[in-house]
Amino acid sequence: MSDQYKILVVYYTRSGTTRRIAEMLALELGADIEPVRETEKHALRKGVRGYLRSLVDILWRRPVDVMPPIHRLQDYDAVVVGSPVWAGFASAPVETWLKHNGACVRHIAFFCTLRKRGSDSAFDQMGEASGKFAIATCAFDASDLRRGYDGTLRAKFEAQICRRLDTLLAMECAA
Ligand SMILES: Cc1cc2nc3c(=O)[nH]c(=O)nc-3n(C[C@H](O)[C@H](O)[C@H](O)COP(=O)(O)O)c2cc1C
Repeated sequence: MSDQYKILVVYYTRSGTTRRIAEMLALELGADIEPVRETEKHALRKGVRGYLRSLVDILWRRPVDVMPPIHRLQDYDAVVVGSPVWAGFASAPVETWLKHNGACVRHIAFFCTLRKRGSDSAFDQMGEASGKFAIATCAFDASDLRRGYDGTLRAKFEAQICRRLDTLLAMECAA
């Protein structure tokens, strides 16, 4: 879809939903993809204990350790970052990743997956953590996924990313 742009999709997932959306976006955008990797064992977030730990991490803003990106962020026109919503916030690993790497990203877009509520506050937090305004955002809730509406949402999100990149990169070339 976006052969003229170099795009990287970065995502964190605890239970697979955000990864599924990230993989479809990467395929449709012709983008590279990589997960946010925690340095501690991922299994620590599995099950009920993992759920509670995730909740406490985000509510108490406990520091989490994430590994540096595999891809060179400066090589991309845009990085699309995806997170599950945790208690109305983006997940702790994504918040940390954005704080560490936001400054290296040229243009950024955000998506989140959630059960029902909290996408707006999560996007605000992601913007704050990265220090960047998002060129596009998209929330995929459980009912969108159940009804099979996520394809339509993805198409709108991808079109918005490409439109904004058209404008921004043309302006940057002209400057
Ligand atoms: C700790 C925790 C807190 C959550 N808080 C919310 C919430 O505030 N609002 C919401 O709609 N969904 C919430 N959820 C549900 C997840 O956002 C949703 O299931 C998401 O799609 C999971 O993504 P994943 O499978 O990629 O981990 C929460 C899930 C977890 C684990």
